[in-house]
Amino acid sequence: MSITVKSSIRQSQHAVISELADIIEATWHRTLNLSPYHLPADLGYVESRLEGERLVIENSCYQTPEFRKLHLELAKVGPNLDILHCVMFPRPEYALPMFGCDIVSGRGQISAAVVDLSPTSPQGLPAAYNLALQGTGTSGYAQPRELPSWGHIFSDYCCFIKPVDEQEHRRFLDQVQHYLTVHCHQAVATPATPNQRASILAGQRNYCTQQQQNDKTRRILEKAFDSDWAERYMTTVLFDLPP
Ligand SMILES: C=CC1=C(C)C(=O)N/C1=C\C1=NC(=C\c2[nH]c(/C=C3\NC(=O)C(CC)=C3C)c(C)c2CCC(=O)O)/C(CCC(=O)O)=C1C
Repeated sequence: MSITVKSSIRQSQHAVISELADIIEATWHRTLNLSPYHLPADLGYVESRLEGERLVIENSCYQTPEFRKLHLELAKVGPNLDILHCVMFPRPEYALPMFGCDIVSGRGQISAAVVDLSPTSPQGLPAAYNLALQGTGTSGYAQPRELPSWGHIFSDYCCFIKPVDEQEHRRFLDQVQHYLTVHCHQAVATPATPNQRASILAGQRNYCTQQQQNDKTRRILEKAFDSDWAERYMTTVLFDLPP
């Protein structure tokens, strides 16, 4: 039996982050027809100094018949700040929502855990998603957090919390697994609808434009590099728009 040990910074990150990275990759490999997606050479693995602290970014990207880009990013800022970032970009011929997930852990404490299946159509999420996501969101968590003003792109099922104990870590991981499993099964069962391309593109553009307003993300990238680099990274790697 061959055991592939993924050498990755996830071994030095918060246990929930490394477990979530494994969950995301395992679900993708199990349910989607993956092909490589090549980032610009200088952006697959990025290192820099952040005020004397090191910023290490590790990106892994794929594509599938239904998704233009599957992006999983692990980042470590100095010894104490661990980040997982994941966005799945549907091809504009597929009327599918945007899967997004963000976990930020400082000094071993997760301060922000976010997961959502965000609609890009004026009609909201497809009915199958509403059925599958009934009753999910932030219910059952002790410390739900308030979305920022740019967060109106998220759905009613958006989970944005500060997990307070191991049980909530487990609950959040199971919730991401559920959202991801629903999404991947819906994706492979959804036929292409090229006639909706323009409106799907407009919805994705709005999602990306709003996510680019996240000054918490931008500030970290600006301090590690500079504002031009941060702008380029946020608009071409994190939230790039399809041509
Ligand atoms: C699907 C959702 C989603 C996706 C895909 C996404 O990228 N962000 C998403 C959501 C989201 N993130 C948030 C916060 C933070 N994000 C970072 C940093 C990074 N996040 C990254 O991905 C990267 C690139 C590796 C960096 C560097 C930090 C430090 C924080 C503050 C942590 C805290 O407040 O405790 C907030 C709250 C914003 C607010 O309250 O104003 C929301 C809603």
